[in-house]
Amino acid sequence: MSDSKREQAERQQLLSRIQELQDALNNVGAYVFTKDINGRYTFVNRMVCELFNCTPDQIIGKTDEAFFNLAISNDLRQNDIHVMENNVKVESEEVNYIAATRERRVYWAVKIPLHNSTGEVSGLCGISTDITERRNLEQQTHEQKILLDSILNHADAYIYMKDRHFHYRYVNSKLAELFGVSQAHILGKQDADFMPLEEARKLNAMDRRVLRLQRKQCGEETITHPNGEKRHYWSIKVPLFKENQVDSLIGISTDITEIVQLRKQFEELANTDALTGIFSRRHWMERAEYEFKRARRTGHAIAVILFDIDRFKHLNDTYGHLTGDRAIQMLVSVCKNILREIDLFGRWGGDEFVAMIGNARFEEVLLPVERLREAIARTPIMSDEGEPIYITSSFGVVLSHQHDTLANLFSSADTALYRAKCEGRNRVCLFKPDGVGGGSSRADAIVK
Ligand SMILES: Nc1nc2c(ncn2[C@@H]2O[C@H](COP(=O)(O)OP(=O)(O)OP(=O)(O)O)[C@@H](O)[C@H]2O)c(=O)[nH]1
Repeated sequence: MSDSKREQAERQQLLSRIQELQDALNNVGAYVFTKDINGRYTFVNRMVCELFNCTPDQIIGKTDEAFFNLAISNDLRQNDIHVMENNVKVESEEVNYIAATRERRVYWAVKIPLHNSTGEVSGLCGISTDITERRNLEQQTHEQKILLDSILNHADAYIYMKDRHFHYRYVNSKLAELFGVSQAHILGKQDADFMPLEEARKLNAMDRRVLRLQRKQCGEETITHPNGEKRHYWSIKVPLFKENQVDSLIGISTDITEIVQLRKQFEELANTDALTGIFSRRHWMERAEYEFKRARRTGHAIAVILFDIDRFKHLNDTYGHLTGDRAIQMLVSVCKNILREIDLFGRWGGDEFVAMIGNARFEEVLLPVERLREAIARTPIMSDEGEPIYITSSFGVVLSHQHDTLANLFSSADTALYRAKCEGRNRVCLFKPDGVGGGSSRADAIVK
């Protein structure tokens, strides 16, 4: 082969090799370019052409000024100068603004110096990857996290996430404060790491229900804190699913201690009589119904005693209402001393009182009632002038029979009390129905 033919063949081979390399660079998925020492493009791959919307010929020989708005961001040129002046490789993020569209793009740029045959820097080669979308996404995620964190950390509730084994995956700052440690310190740990096992078990009971039933659970939770303080929380716990299985749960617990205490106070107020502190009529009835049903189940008899201060109106009219109040309080205190803890005792209203004695026997029931009557009669109260005053009271007693209802018992006790009043007051009258299981209104045994 002649020299010129060989040269031609070698040239052809070289050209096709360059073409292969160019094809490879066109498909590399990054912006690839070279520049001379003055920043003029000497090579650009297809992605650069597409970015500038130009042919390679329209780009080669021009500097970045033609394509980017360097007045807004000069990252690009500064990196180029740094590479060529210091003969070093630079890897950094660059923010560029496309001149034609004013679009802001972020790149990860790797730039290396190119050298001529004498080893001097003659330009640079750059490979830039567009990371604009990734950065935008990261920015968005970051902003959302800040938003979420500030909501969760400022919410007036304890918010947390636990895995299926009740290890904390997230806690808001309020919960970290409650445990007295940092948020990071709680992650991966369980309730038992911060409180006695028994308390942790109580908290985990609802967690377990969420896992077992695979649905939202709500309810009250009570924890005794290390300082001995008992606090109540209203908790909502929701399962989170992964591949159709509960993977974790999210909990929101609100401190309702003050509400629970108020509720208790209201209940106590509603259940007790303000003047004497004993059961109010409504609460007494609730308890009496329960006791009555229980007595029926067990087959035990109960006694209902209705009693009333004699001529109380006269006492009020003569000595004033405050003295009347003291009489009521004296009667209550005498009764509390004589009745047993288990006997239900309440104020029926005005100067009328009611007691229920469980497990009562006919021959025994009148004895404590008689003791009540006597004790009231011999305990003086003081008038405003310091003068001792004695009061008496009348009692209607009834013993339950198998077929009685609570309403019947009351009506019978009332009848017996009425009879005690009619017979002269200051006495105990026992209601006795005519015949076995009868419901006569005749009270025929009066004891004084
Ligand atoms: N001081 C005082 N008086 C009350 C209270 N509640 C009701 N009363 C009064 O109790 C009196 C009840 O009188 P009555 O039901 O007529 O009966 P009584 O005068 O006791 O006559 P008898 O029951 O027939 O012996 C009324 O004057 C009521 O105003 C209270 O909390 N304090």
